Amino acid sequence: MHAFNLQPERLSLAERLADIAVDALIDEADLSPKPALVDRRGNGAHTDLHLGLMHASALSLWPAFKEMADAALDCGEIGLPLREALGRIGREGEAAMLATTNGVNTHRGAIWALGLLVAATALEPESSVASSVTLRAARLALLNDRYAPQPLSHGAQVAQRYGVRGAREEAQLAFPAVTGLGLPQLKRSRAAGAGEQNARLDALLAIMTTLADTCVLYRAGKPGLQAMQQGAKAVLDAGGSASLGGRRQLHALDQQLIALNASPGGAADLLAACLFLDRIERGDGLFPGVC
Ligand SMILES: CC(C)(COP(=O)(O)OP(=O)(O)OC[C@H]1O[C@@H](n2cnc3c(N)ncnc32)[C@H](O)[C@@H]1O)[C@@H](O)C(=O)NCCC(=O)NCCS
Ligand SMILES: Nc1ncnc2c1ncn2[C@@H]1O[C@H](COP(=O)(O)OP(=O)(O)OP(=O)(O)O)[C@@H](O)[C@H]1O
Repeated sequence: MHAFNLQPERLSLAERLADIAVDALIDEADLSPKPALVDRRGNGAHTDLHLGLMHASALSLWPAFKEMADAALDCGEIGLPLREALGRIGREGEAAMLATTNGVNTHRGAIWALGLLVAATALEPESSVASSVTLRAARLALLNDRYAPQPLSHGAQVAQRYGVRGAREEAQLAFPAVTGLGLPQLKRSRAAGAGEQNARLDALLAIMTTLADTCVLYRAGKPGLQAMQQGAKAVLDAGGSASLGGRRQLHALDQQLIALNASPGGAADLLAACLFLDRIERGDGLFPGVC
């Protein structure tokens, strides 16, 4: 699905990157049936989120993604000026999101991951292999934004309590859950003829098999995280989302995670990052005339 780019040849690079980032968020939200997450069927484990809100939130972030790409084009290199510009734009994007959602956190993790990836792509659009883009994103994430507030976020609280790596570290390590698990699974499932929606579900599940998702840890502790990781592995071991056995396991995982209130929001953000990188690697919508 393409949210905006009906006439891609008329759009600037920054506008096309913002389109692809918003598309990735909308595709992630629409993908169904995702375990315990907001999707076309319902609200999963959430009481304060719904699909319309996820769509409105995704659309509200378009100006921030465009501005991040423009900042990367203006700065032209990885360094503190760009890192601090991205931090400022990211905080403004978060404010726009919260104004749209009436204060509900719909996409905080996604602004972080996709913002870095949008900027990293804009810096060198011809170098679009996922491992190159994520490496540039990691170099940005490693720089310390002097103006970043240090709130005791949910992620920071559970990272302290359980000693796990969260969203910040995932980016600083060049998104291993995406490049090592999500993207390879997406390609494997496509090659096996799973169909696009099943391949995307399999990519999400591959990410869930190992991620220390701080959303899950905050809401459901270690038992929730264990249920998420083991349940995702069980779906893939049973043949993935395209198989009958895999679908049964996926249904069971959905029920189990909802019962535990364990919504894998971090994995969902990384699926959006995975869909973004997949489009960038294929050049789909990035260069005028290429699709
Ligand atoms: C870096 C962020 C995500 C800090 O996260 P923190 O660990 O403090 O936790 P917080 O609870 O705020 O958000 C975590 C979010 O990340 C996602 N997430 C959870 N676990 C993981 C994980 N293991 N890996 C990746 N993402 C995850 C979830 O969606 C969750 O909502 C962000 O809140 C932040 O500080 N942003 C600063 C703004 C900025 O610099 N923007 C520039 C963008 S380029
Ligand atoms: N389809 C989705 N369904 C639910 N969450 C998603 C989805 N896609 C991404 N997310 C991510 O999950 C996070 C929301 O999870 P959660 O509600 O646990 O966050 P929180 O900030 O800890 O808020 P709360 O105060 O509600 O506990 C968002 O940051 C968002 O990026």
